[in-house]
Amino acid sequence: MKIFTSAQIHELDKYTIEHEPITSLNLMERAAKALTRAIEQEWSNRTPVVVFAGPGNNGGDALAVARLLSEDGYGVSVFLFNVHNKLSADCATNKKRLIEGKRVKQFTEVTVNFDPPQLEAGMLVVDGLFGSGLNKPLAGGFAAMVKYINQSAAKIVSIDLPSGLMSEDNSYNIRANIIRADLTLTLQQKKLSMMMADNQQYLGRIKVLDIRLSPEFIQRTESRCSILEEKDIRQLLKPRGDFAHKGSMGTALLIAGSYGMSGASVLATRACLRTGVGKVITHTPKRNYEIMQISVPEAVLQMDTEETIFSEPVDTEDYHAMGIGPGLGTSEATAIALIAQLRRCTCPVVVDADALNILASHRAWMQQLPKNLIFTPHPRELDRLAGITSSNCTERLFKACELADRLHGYILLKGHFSALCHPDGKVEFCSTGNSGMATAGSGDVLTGIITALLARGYKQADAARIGMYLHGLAGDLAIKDLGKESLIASDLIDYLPKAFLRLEE
Ligand SMILES: NC(=O)C1=CN([C@@H]2O[C@H](COP(=O)(O)OP(=O)(O)OC[C@H]3O[C@@H](n4cnc5c(N)ncnc54)[C@H](OP(=O)(O)O)[C@@H]3O)[C@@H](O)[C@H]2O)[C@@H](O)CC1
Ligand SMILES: Nc1ncnc2c1ncn2[C@@H]1O[C@H](COP(=O)(O)OP(=O)(O)O)[C@@H](O)[C@H]1O
Ligand SMILES: [K+]
Repeated sequence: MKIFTSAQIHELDKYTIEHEPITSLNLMERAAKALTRAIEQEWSNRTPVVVFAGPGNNGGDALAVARLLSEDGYGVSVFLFNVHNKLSADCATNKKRLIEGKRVKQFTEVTVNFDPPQLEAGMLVVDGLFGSGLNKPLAGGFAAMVKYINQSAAKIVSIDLPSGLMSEDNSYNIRANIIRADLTLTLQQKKLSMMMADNQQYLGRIKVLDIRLSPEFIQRTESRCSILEEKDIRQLLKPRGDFAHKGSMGTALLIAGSYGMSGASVLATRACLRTGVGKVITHTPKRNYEIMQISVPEAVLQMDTEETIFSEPVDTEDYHAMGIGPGLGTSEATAIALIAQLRRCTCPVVVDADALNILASHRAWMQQLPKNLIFTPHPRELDRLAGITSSNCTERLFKACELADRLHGYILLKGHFSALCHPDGKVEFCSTGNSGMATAGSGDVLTGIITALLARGYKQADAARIGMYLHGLAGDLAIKDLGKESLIASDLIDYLPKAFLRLEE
């Protein structure tokens, strides 16, 4: 699913009106019907409803929703904010329709002073103040009203976007002046700001309502950001031929583990094997020998000369892909071995965990890295790698994109919606995964999965796409049986078979 910018959404709206047999007013009515249906699914008509409408088309939607809800027997009070005496054409028409319909309990047009209504538990606020047309942070009376609504015990449903939240970048927004919705009913597609962890507090649950905007425009318009869905991943998967043998399914090298962190090498190796690769060779310190042999009998071991750390780079000619970093530690000897390893590597590579931490503390080395590496940082690792000091998620994403461009590699920024940043500036978000996966070792599993896919011959972009999707899908399938609280990283590996089966259905 593409994620368009607010400017593109505006174009899409316009194009639909010009090229489909629908007027702008009827498109608003279509949106309002979808919004009303979604509200009625959640709240019965015994719920008192207070609608706050702004002067633009978001307000127009809200007025139409107020009319439709009142026609269905809801008791609706409406406040239309028209402080500049300027309504959009469709908002003005919907105001007229609402007044002529005479069904709403109360209609107040606020032009100067506003006497706020009592908002109580059990009531529903419909927030239609501002949507994708918001062009600056809310201030003054609007900010005061947002705060008033937020502090009330009423439930809040926002139309398209919580008012005050920008569609894309909220780095310079005033966060106290944004509606905190319980439910956001967004039109046609998610907006970029909805993918950011720090905006979750405003969005509540999100439902996307299809209002049938021009499919032709959607198809031919390029978007920088998109959300990967099951159908995209299914198209990428290559069938396993009947004549496949272990020599044809790829040989993967994992460099992982140190004393006290052998578990990381176990998890990455098991995940790699479960991702259908022909052979896995795990290079690990001597001390891990028995642990690995017993935990993963399917793996071939290559022991480092050191007892407890990774200390010497190895030839990669015999391998189709390499994954490096899980549980590696950050000792100076390991750091030197790592950079030598990355420089001499001839196969596709996944760089994770301590390998990222080492690069972060030796940033000058990053100029020596080969192209097309896949980096899999979690937010803190990215912050260290890119020298980010702010905790703003949008800024972090943009920095990840800059880094992908600078390194000519792939940055898979992990999180609830993991974001794959391509070297050409594109960003793909992962739609699978859940908070049960917020448990130590989940990232090691991802490294194993992507390394296997690279070894099997998938190009970097596809291996990262399929890998993050499969990993999240395994988590989603696992919690159906195990719940989120008890999930541990090895469960993800155990549910990889089911994830594959689901994608092959
Ligand atoms: N595209 C679609 O798919 C469809 C979209 N639809 C709906 O349209 C919505 C977009 O409508 P929109 O473009 O009229 O913008 P909207 O959010 O109502 O705000 C514009 C008004 O706000 C004002 N304003 C801005 N910032 C402000 C501030 N900080 N403080 C104060 N005022 C501020 C701005 O004034 P200006 O600054 O331009 O003078 C203008 O008056 C969209 O979210 C969806 O709900 C559906 O009906 C049909 C299909
Ligand atoms: N709330 C969440 N929703 C979806 N996925 C999550 C969530 N929390 C963690 N994950 C996933 O779990 C993995 C955690 O990786 P990481 O932080 O590197 O763990 P570790 O270093 O312990 O192995 C990532 O792939 C991330 O996307
Ligand atoms: K809104």
